[in-house]
Amino acid sequence: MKAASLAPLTQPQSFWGLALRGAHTLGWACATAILSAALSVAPFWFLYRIAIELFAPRPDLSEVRRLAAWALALLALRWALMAVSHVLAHKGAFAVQHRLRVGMARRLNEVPLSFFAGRGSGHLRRTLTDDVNNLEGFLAHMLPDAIASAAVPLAAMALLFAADWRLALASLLPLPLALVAQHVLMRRAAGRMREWSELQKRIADQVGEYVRGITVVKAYGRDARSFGELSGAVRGAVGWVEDYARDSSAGWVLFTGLLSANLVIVAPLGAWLHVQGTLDLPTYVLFLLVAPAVLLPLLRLTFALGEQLQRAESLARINDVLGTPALTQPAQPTIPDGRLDLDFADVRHRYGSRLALDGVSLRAEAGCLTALVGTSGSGKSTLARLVARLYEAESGHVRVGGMDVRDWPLDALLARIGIVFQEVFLFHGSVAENLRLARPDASDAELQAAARAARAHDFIQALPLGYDTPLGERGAGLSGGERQRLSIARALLKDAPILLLDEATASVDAENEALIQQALDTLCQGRTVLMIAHRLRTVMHADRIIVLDAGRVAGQGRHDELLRDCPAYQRLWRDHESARDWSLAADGRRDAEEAAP
Ligand SMILES: Nc1ncnc2c1ncn2[C@@H]1O[C@H](COP(=O)(O)OP(=O)(O)OP(=O)(O)O)[C@@H](O)[C@H]1O
Repeated sequence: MKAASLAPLTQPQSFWGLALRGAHTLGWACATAILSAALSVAPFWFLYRIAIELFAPRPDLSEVRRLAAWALALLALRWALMAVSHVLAHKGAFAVQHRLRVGMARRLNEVPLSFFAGRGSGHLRRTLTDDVNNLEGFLAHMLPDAIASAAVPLAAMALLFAADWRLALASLLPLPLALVAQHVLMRRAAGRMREWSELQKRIADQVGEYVRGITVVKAYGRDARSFGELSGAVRGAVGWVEDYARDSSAGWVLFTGLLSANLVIVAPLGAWLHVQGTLDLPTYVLFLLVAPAVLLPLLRLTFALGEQLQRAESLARINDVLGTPALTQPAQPTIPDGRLDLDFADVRHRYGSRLALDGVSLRAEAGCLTALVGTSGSGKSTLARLVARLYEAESGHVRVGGMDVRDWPLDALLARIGIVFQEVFLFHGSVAENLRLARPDASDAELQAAARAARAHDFIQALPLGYDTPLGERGAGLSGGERQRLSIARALLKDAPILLLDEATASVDAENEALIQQALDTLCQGRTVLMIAHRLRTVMHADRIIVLDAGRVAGQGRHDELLRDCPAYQRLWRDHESARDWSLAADGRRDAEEAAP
């Protein structure tokens, strides 16, 4: 296959568009399917000719043998063509699916993080796997099958009209009614397919949540049945199927009955014509054999159209991904070569209707440590995300090195930013592979140097296979503090001049806290650091502290200046100190209890 034909599909697609993408292979698959289907009628023609020969006053047995040989040969050709069609259809379908998946993966990499908010990870996983798999049904099965299903009645009708036009017309009599019944059935099904699809989505999301939260579920002695949302979703699906079966059963019986009803007309009419002497016996037998097969492929077509309604939902979800605009990139990219200060000028940002930043202006000087402090939800993480263009500011400017982040080539911008956030994501793969995410060409020595500086080398060495130890899902098997130190090692390896840090020592023990703090001190040296601080004492010596309050800057300066002039900082400091006293007192009580005999 040509390389060009494997180019990723990055734009929204229609079903026909998809079929055209695989036109070459799928076209041949359809052509062979049509031929194969048409040939399925051929043996009946030869049987008919054989019957005529046998009913002749002096049957020619050699002619009968010749006709039988033809019938067998065409039957064999039919099966061979069917196999070829099957192989080609799957080959074409998988190529198109592959291009779609690569296209979607690429687009997900280009869209802002806001795209993912409100769409569960389960939802996107389903779109990339199940929804794309669903399209296989259209490309590899429905396309050749539906075309072949249409070919069978046409070939059969041609055969019947060639034999006797009166009976052929009679065998078509139930067709108009059957088509009306089919139309009504499909319209009803289309209305309900969206409900079905919603139910499927709810079940998938709930199963995902149940599995992720299994520890909590077990800890409270619950099971799947008592997991209310999940059992509600499953009950909803069962109810839907019962309702649908009840509402549509009469329509289906009528429809399938009409499809085979032509025999009720053809059999007596043919017998009457035969008695009248205008229809010979072989032709009559031919109609008894072939007439019921003329309309039945419509049933297959109807099933196929029903499945197609579900696939339309799948394609809509795929197009939702492909149709999301990528982050804009500058037409003529330039890269500033001076100091990399971070500037926020009157920046506003909202998540949906919630205002997170409300006209923030501040500067984080190159080579300095700037701390962001504020109560929970005051907008600290949002500021950091805007620097890395994980989200786009609604208005105002976020500048790096004097240039708006939207004017930076995204790759160049991200190459200059190291990120250590609270939630550390580690992928399936070895410790070394997780570290090399930051710099794929790093040597083993560089890897170890970064791990040493991040105070991670010792615990990595103690793992069963050292740097080659495979990490489970999301780094399972490592403590929170260890994951943090791996993430710091990753940032050290990247060696980016700007560092976005979410100080994350709040939930780790004292030993880990001290190690992480040492690792962070090493990491911050000589870089432009924007650090989100939860413990004010860790940033008391920062070059500049910015106090955020409800999405606004409530004060900025050094620790002692803020303590003197900024009421919001004074409040934070008071709360921080009293929480610290409380935890020291609690520690003291625990120590005393442990020391007691
Ligand atoms: N992805 C999101 N979708 C919707 N709202 C969000 C999202 N992320 C943050 N918010 C909201 O925006 C506001 C600012 O959040 P942000 O995470 O920036 O605050 P923060 O100061 O970093 O909080 P914390 O210290 O608790 O991490 C909050 O009201 C928060 O609920």
